[in-house]
Amino acid sequence: MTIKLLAIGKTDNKELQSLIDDYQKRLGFYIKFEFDIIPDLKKVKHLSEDQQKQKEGDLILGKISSTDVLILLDENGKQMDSVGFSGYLQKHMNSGIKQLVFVIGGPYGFSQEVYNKSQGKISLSKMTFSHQMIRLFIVEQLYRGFTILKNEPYHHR
Ligand SMILES: C[S@@+](CC[C@H](N)C(=O)[O-])C[C@H]1O[C@@H](n2cnc3c(N)ncnc32)[C@H](O)[C@@H]1O
Repeated sequence: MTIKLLAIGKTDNKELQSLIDDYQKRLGFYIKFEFDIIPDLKKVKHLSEDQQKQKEGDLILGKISSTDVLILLDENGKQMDSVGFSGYLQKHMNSGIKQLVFVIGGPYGFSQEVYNKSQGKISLSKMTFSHQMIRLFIVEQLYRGFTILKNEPYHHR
């Protein structure tokens, strides 16, 4: 199985990018991982929030193939602890799917079409994080999840 993380807009903050790169590299020891960034929309000032969500949603759905399992990162999604998340990853690997895609929404979240196409929603906290910060949190949790599955001494219960 491949894990893909899909997000909108490059990370301009070098420190944040370097932390993401570090976890992405570590994660690559356990699983084929791809971080795909959809370029920021141009001329967003002329768009309403709904129009922006709609356009971003079309771009997100354009990146999803029919065999992908699409999971949204969403503050109102299912919450679990890190051990639970490692089991969630294992369950997906056991199911024989080709690619598990986690998607981070834009500044206003997801369009209804994206919600309709998704197979699940997970929340990393009840709090709302920026669409930039959440990238680091999910790559760290993915890495942590695999260290738990491999019984490696990163996670302390
Ligand atoms: C600034 S938030 C958007 C908030 C917006 N109110 C909404 O309805 O989703 C940008 C993106 O970051 C991600 N995100 C932010 N906080 C999150 C959390 N606690 N758990 C999971 N994802 C989160 C989601 O993918 C969200 O679409």
